[in-house]
Amino acid sequence: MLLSTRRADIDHAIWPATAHDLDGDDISVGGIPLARLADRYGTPLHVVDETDVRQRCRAFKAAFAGGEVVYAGKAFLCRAMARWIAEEGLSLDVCSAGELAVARAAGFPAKRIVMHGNAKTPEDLRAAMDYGVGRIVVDSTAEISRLAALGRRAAPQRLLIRVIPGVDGGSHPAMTTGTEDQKFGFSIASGAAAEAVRRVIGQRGFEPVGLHCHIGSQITSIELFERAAVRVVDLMATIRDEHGVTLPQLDLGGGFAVPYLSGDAEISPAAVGERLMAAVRSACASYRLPVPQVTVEPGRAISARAGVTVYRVLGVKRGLSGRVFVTVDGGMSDNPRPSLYGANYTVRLVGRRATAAERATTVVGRHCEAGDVIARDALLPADVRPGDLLAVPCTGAYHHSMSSNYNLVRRPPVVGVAGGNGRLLIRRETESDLLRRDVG
Ligand SMILES: Cc1ncc(COP(=O)(O)O)c(C=O)c1O
Ligand SMILES: N[C@@H](CCCC[NH3+])C(=O)O
Repeated sequence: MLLSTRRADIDHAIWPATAHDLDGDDISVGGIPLARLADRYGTPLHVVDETDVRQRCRAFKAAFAGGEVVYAGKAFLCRAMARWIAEEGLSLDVCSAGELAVARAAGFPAKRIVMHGNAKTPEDLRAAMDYGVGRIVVDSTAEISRLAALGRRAAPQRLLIRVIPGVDGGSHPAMTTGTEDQKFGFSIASGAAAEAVRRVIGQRGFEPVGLHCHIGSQITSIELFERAAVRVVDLMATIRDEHGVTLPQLDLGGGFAVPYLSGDAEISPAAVGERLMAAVRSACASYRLPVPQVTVEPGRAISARAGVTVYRVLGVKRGLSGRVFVTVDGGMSDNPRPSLYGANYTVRLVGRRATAAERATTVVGRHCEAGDVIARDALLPADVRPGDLLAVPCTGAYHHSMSSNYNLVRRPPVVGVAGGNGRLLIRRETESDLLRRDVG
């Protein structure tokens, strides 16, 4: 079914802050037309709008003025991103020795690094303690033993203890991490969290400085974060009463939703900052606790909308039912989210003016999987043809960081744009990169 020939305006809820419609012929980001970036760097191509990243960092800093904002590097991390985050005054969450190595290579201040992970290896922990990261978030009793086995450093290692508040983030089951019977953290309800605190408080060489919880990802309800905060403050009061220790930090994790399609729900930094701080202040008052330093850990909310992926159309086919498939030169190797979570995306023809009316189109990848879908029912001009360029916004989080070499397809480059300049941040993988590890 053909729809209107008029294309929707750029929705800056899902496109980067500097995205600009060039009279229907193209879209520029960071002052550079996407078609020009595709010509220069090839496709598939990840574009990252530096201005968008910095603006979102500042929005979270302003929303949590008295607290701390930690960028969750698992969303997207490279040296340039680490530098931008450091320059904007945020802290950084890493969850592996590899992510820590990137932070270290970028000169990220060790004391503003938090190491996460439900199963940190001895290598992860050793790297964290050797670099002197500010805090390690303890996620299991085995980890307490592994930390102790690494021996003490000159100064006690500051720890946060990850606890389960028993709050369901309400998004995809694969992203739900605040409920009982999942792999992360110590259960408050079972008493495991209180026992973990007892073990850590008595352990020489460590300094417990606070509690942490993270209830999930792509969460649209602030009320769920408020509920988790109250439950963790309740445990802080119990710890004070049992040990005479008032922990100075409360880390409420990340998970703030962003829109992928126009009209999708999102959480604004200002709203979440205001309501979370009010919930913490109120809970602390009821327990006669001093208000701790509050930390949040946005990942997606900082990087997602800065990213646009550009693909080249390889083919168009119509199924017997009339369903139209447009195949592009990327897919689940650069964007696994539709396959993993049923995610859907906005898609836009760029690089030429559309003349035909729009129609619902399924944009699919090049991989040998029927589930290799990038977008379902995307409105695209009926004359989309091989050689055209398609742009997919909101691909700055959990795309490059979750990319793979499936079918031994080489991972795309990442190009940072700002002020009319494009800069290669991560080069395209080469076949020698692929063969280098194949030592058989
Ligand atoms: C501990 C922790 N903090 C923060 C985040 C960031 O979550 P999001 O990217 O949804 O903000 C994650 C990932 O979900 C996480 O595991
Ligand atoms: N990987 C998920 C986000 C969950 C992150 C878990 N720490 C996504 O792509 O949306």
